[in-house]
Amino acid sequence: MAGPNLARRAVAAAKVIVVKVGSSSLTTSAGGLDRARLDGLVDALAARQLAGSHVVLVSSGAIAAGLAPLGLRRRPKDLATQQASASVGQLLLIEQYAGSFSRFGLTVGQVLLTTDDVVRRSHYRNAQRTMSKLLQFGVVPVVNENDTVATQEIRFGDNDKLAALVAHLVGADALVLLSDVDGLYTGDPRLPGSLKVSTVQTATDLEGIDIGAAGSDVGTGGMASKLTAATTATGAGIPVLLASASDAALALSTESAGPVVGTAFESAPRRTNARLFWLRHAATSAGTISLDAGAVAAVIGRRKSLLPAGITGHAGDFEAGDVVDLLDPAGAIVARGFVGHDACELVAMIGRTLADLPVEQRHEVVHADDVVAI
Ligand SMILES: Nc1ncnc2c1ncn2[C@@H]1O[C@H](COP(=O)(O)OP(=O)(O)O)[C@@H](O)[C@H]1O
Ligand SMILES: N[C@@H](CCC(=O)OP(=O)(O)O)C(=O)O
Repeated sequence: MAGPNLARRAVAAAKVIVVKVGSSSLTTSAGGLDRARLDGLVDALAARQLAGSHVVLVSSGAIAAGLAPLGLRRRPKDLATQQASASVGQLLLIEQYAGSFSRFGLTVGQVLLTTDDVVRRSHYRNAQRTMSKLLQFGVVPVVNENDTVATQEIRFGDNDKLAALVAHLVGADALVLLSDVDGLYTGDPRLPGSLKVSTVQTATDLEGIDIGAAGSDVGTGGMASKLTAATTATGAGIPVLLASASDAALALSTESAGPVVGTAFESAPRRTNARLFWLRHAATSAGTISLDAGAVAAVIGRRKSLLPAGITGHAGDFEAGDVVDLLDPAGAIVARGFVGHDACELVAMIGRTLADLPVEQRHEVVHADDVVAI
């Protein structure tokens, strides 16, 4: 078959497949968990798992599922109430998934992630190892953001982006985004003139598409976050299918010659280094370090480590191991990296050569392996 169907064939053939489902597809109009819809989704996920693929589920719905038990009528605006709701709702959600998958003899594992957990080198390896172990055991990981502890600054905020990053973390062959809409439309799907887009091959196919219409009351991201997630995943070599949760069985079918559903996004061939991928897309920085022109050329152009001699200043109260933005002489962000020194230590190091420094400080400010150009 020709080009446009490559992504759909990749989804059908994927050995490891990440599936994201949004809050709107799991809740009733009254706001509680919709057990029948959740069971319908699990039917499709379990069928795919039992057909020999490893399924990783990224499920939203914790905040929405906690609303009714807390007597809340609508999704709260403030973070603390959202977190309280997520604390109650995540338990109900995972309990429901565990029961539903057990109908097929399948076990689920709960994985709650924050950006920090996966961006720091040691934590990242740990998250990757845990996921791979769960897959080896034949467990279906059910992933969500760790809403109760994530602060406003470090929140992913929407699970579409989290799903794209998890797809990369587990080395997925495909990502399926399930929503309350059956694909990408040229404009607000509720308007009669909007047409469904079957395949997106390159970014130019997205030109002129209107994604301004608000999404559901219980979800957060809307179509903009789905497109960002799709572009992030495809840019890293992972094809994406955006489809309606009610079409989950067709979207997850291993039969590529079946009915065509959703919008397929073709992927680029490139796969980036996983940890640096997280660094670029998920990390929020704890501070900035300003570079002189020579250091910019060395770090960005020649992929060298950043040494104290090339630094002209810094801002923020960061510690060794934190993520910092690297600025060029004009103040523009040119790279992001893991810093090797605390901010208070850097003060006395600025502009000096390594040989001038006490022995314990004679190492890079940002190692070449720990930096990604923006
Ligand atoms: N061009 C578009 N094509 C499809 N849906 C769109 C578009 N623009 C806005 N939307 C809205 O985005 C919504 C999906 O986002 P959201 O409600 O956040 O879903 P979820 O809860 O599944 O994450 C759709 O219900 C639709 O109303
Ligand atoms: N972690 C939040 C996810 C919020 C979110 O991204 O919602 P959605 O736009 O429905 O995917 C929760 O479980 O409620």
